Amino acid sequence: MDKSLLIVGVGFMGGSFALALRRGGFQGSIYGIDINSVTIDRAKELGVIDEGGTELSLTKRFSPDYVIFSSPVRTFRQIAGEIKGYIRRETVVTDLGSVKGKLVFDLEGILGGRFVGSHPIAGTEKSGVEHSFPELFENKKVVITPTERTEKGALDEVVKLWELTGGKVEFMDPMLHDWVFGAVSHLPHAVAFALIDALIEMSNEVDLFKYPGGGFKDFTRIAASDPVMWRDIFLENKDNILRAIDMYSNSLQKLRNLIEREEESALTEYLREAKQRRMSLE
Ligand SMILES: NC(=O)C1=CN([C@@H]2O[C@H](COP(=O)(O)OP(=O)(O)OC[C@H]3O[C@@H](n4cnc5c(N)ncnc54)[C@H](O)[C@@H]3O)[C@@H](O)[C@H]2O)C=CC1
Ligand SMILES: O=C(O)C(=O)Cc1ccc(O)cc1
Repeated sequence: MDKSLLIVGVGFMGGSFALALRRGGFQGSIYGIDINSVTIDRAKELGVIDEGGTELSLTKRFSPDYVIFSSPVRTFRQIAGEIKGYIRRETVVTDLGSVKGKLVFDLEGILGGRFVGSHPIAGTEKSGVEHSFPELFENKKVVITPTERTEKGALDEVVKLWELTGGKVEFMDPMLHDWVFGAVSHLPHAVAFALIDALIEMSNEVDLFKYPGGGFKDFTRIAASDPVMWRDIFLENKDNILRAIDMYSNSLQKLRNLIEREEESALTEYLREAKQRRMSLE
């Protein structure tokens, strides 16, 4: 019999996951639960889910083989605590959240070793199920964060699901994950939000937002991301983000000093090294 799947939080990511699985050949029923009933109606209209509702207690009726948490990360603990009583022993639970670390261990504490943390390194600044699309994970890294407690069978099932979406699975320690993505994903988002805040502060006399250049638009695209999602990420990965912000502030201060002291060659070297590092990404 085909296996069934329940998405909790049917937004951009949860919707894309459902569409990507269908595209990859997943045949079973796909259910959705979301706090917003309009979202559920839209997800059904768009063919993202087969059936859904707003109450977590529906989980019992859906009786899914897989549950995927795809709401903001700070909602996961409460959702896990509630659905625990509605799922079968063999149901495998995973998530799409941007933070792993302690959250993974807490969710394991609630759900046991059939919880497997995962984080697709794929996304955009858009939110909402209407923006979801099936190719989102194609050839994108998906970081899975097993622990000593993770059940081997559950891990294999989660890897298989991600492979159906077109994602490329890698494994990482949950704590290391939060330092790495705190630095390469959460910090840039913090900096983009802060840059916009600074320009609001500087716009007293002239509305600076009337003169956006290409660089400004490139740099700040991610500041259009969802505030609730990012509030949760910043708070859930607080220690790593604070450390990353401090190190970034040092780098900005170093740059400020070089400009203030007009240290031409050191300034060129600072910029040259940054340019080389950036170009090596391509
Ligand atoms: N947007 C992105 O580019 C990426 C997001 N993620 C992670 O994916 C998750 C979802 O993000 P998006 O889909 O972009 O956000 P979204 O805002 O499009 O969707 C989130 C959905 O969760 C629902 N929701 C909120 N609280 C809920 C609760 N307590 N119970 C049930 N539903 C609830 C909302 O109504 C909304 O429909 C987040 O944990 C985020 O960290 C991971 C990688 C990329
Ligand atoms: O919009 C972008 O470029 C992103 O960086 C999207 C994104 C946001 C959060 C994640 O955890 C992973 C990817």
